[in-house]
Amino acid sequence: MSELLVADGERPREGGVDRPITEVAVGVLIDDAQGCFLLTTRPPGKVYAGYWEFPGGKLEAGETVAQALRRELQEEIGVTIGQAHPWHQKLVDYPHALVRLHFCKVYDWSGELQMHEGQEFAWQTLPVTVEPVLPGTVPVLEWLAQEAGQAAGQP
Ligand SMILES: Nc1nc2c([nH]c(=O)n2[C@@H]2O[C@H](COP(=O)(O)OP(=O)(O)OP(=O)(O)O)[C@@H](O)[C@H]2O)c(=O)[nH]1
Repeated sequence: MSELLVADGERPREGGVDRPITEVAVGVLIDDAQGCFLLTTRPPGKVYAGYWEFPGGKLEAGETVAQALRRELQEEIGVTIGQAHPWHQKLVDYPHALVRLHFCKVYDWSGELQMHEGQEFAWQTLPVTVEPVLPGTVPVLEWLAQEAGQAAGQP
């Protein structure tokens, strides 16, 4: 099990101690040929607007993670994904919500990137050159770094 990440812990929590968990599907789009991955900014008007994250969004009633991810990426960045490979999960306690992030790796998609919500996008390698990065996104960069280290034969 992954441990809880408390984001901006000095700020009050909306909804008190018993707030429900919001399930979120998140896509790590990986271009293996170029050795890079896609980050996007949170759109204007949303919480943490302008922070860099991986594209995705909340599950709607009855949806699986893969279904939600497919819908969200069509809506937000205009691409149709192939298989979503479940990777890590992370529970994040934000001031605005308690979310469980379901990160999936995605290697296949069709269509050109179109930022439908006024986001910015950047294909990145490690270490990333964009900031600020959303708190719930930081662990993902660490997992990617660990995997890259393992692939390079480091302990
Ligand atoms: N999409 C996405 N959300 C993330 C990431 N990391 C992370 O902590 N989150 C959090 O997960 C939640 C996702 O909500 P969202 O606002 O993007 O989802 P949505 O598009 O369905 O929202 P909406 O209800 O405004 O349409 C937010 O609380 C966001 O802060 C990430 O890498 N990608």
